[in-house]
Amino acid sequence: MSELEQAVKKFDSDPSIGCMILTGSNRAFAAGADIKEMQNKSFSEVCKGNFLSNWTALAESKTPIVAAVNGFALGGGCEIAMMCDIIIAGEKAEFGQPEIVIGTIPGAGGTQRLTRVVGKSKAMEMVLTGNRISAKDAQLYGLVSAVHPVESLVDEAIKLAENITKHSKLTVQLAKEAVNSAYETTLDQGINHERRLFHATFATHDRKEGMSAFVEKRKPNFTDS
Ligand SMILES: CCCCCCC[C@H](O)CC(=O)SCCNC(=O)CCNC(=O)[C@H](O)C(C)(C)COP(=O)([O-])OP(=O)([O-])OC[C@H]1O[C@@H](n2cnc3c(N)ncnc32)[C@H](O)[C@@H]1OP(=O)([O-])[O-]
Repeated sequence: MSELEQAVKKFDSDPSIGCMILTGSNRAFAAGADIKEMQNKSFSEVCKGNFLSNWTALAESKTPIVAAVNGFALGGGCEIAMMCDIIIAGEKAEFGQPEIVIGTIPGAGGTQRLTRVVGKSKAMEMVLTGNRISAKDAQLYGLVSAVHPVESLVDEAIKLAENITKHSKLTVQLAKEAVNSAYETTLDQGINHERRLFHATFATHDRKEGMSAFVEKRKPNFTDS
């Protein structure tokens, strides 16, 4: 997670990067925190050591991140996927929060992000039973946006990322911020924030360029400014 944090921060501050893709292997995206490492830790150790504090970089990235999930996304693995902006899954992917099975509970957003995405009943079922759900069901519940064959998943993620990066990076960041507001605010606050960000696009070159290109029937030349 420390390495992932460093990489995400580095890419997020690189103006030439418009989207990141996070993936694992065909067998597993991530099976969660290392149970063998946690087995003998005490409350005072994890509390004083501020355990999990380096798990926030993904969610704080201004650049969009697509999670391409093949295989298992369990516990911290499911939580990492949910820190990304879009999750697409391979047909054999499985999602779950199995912490209850090993005597603990999700500790990196599994009770919070999952509940906001799939609703209370399904989140409770997953968190209280530890049962896994398939990629197809994850799509049904809105956890993933698309399901693809295992072999083509990363290519599909790249296509999706290219679709995002053809737009103004600056505007994409504002759009991402606006969507994320929906998770943090009341509807009224979110609508006000969205409207202000919309107004802010009128201060950018790319908003003028995008509208001019449409009117002049040509492709826009965005400069991310
Ligand atoms: C750093 C702190 C961060 C804290 C984050 C906290 C937040 C989070 O909410 C808490 C967690 O994620 S709690 C975690 C929540 N996640 C879980 O509870 C998932 C636990 N894992 C499983 O349920 C099963 O292993 C799978 C279904 C992933 C694969 O089943 P399969 O295909 O039958 O294969 P297999 O034979 O079973 O495994 C192959 C080898 O991998 C090994 N290994 C696997 N996962 C491991 C792990 N997390 N750990 C360590 N090792 C793990 C396994 O022991 C075995 O090693 P061996 O030396 O060869 O014996």
